[in-house]
Amino acid sequence: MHAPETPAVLTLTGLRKSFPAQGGSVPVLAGVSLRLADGETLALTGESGSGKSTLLHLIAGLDRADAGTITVAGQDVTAMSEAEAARLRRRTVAMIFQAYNLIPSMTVAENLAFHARLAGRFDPRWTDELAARLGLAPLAGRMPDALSGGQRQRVAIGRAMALRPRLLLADEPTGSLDEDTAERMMAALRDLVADTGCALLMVTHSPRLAAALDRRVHLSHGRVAAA
Ligand SMILES: Nc1ncnc2c1ncn2[C@@H]1O[C@H](COP(=O)(O)OP(=O)(O)OP(=O)(O)O)[C@@H](O)[C@H]1O
Repeated sequence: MHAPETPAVLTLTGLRKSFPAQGGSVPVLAGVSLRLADGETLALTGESGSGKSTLLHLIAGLDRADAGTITVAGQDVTAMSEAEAARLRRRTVAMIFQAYNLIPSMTVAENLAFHARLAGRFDPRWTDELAARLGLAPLAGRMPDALSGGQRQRVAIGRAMALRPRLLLADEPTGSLDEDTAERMMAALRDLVADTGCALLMVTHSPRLAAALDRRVHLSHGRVAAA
């Protein structure tokens, strides 16, 4: 459990976002407020189209909110320039997607190191440890198209954690995996975030995976409530 006085890595206040649609605009987020403590793990559930990915994109500074504030590690994301948001994604916030988004022309080892190198914080010992813990060492020389879905997702986790982020955003990271593979991947991910003190905000449709995290919130009609 995290005491209320634990510093927040993420604070959302009154977040609003609409998208243009035929005949006007459609509100997707209608006043989302949320606090995530340092090192806390939170599952975000919600119907398809409820705005979960939109919320993650706003937090990562990949899209702009219409109103409200987003504070990540004490920094106001809503006030950031593109360059500042890009710096935030290199230094503080990492992302994992359902579709893995590995670089197809690079080996597993190169993929693992890529973002950390770009961010100027590549640490070969840490990357080797990640590869070992994620069972990727024997696959280091393989190309992504020669990996299974579960193996690809483990590379994506390693690549994100190689940055030593304070906040990891995961958008249905187990969505394409069978249940056993998803559970194993989740166990590896939970161990890594616990050992590094990283907070995790994970979108999932799986009640089982959600139950394994510290806290659960549900997004519905543009607002989040405890689930
Ligand atoms: N760039 C965009 N332009 C217009 N509408 C968008 C855009 N991005 C998202 N939307 C709309 O916003 C709503 C929320 O989309 P979002 O992808 O955030 O939902 P989600 O909860 O992640 O859904 P899923 O579980 O299916 O991935 C949807 O109705 C979607 O069509």
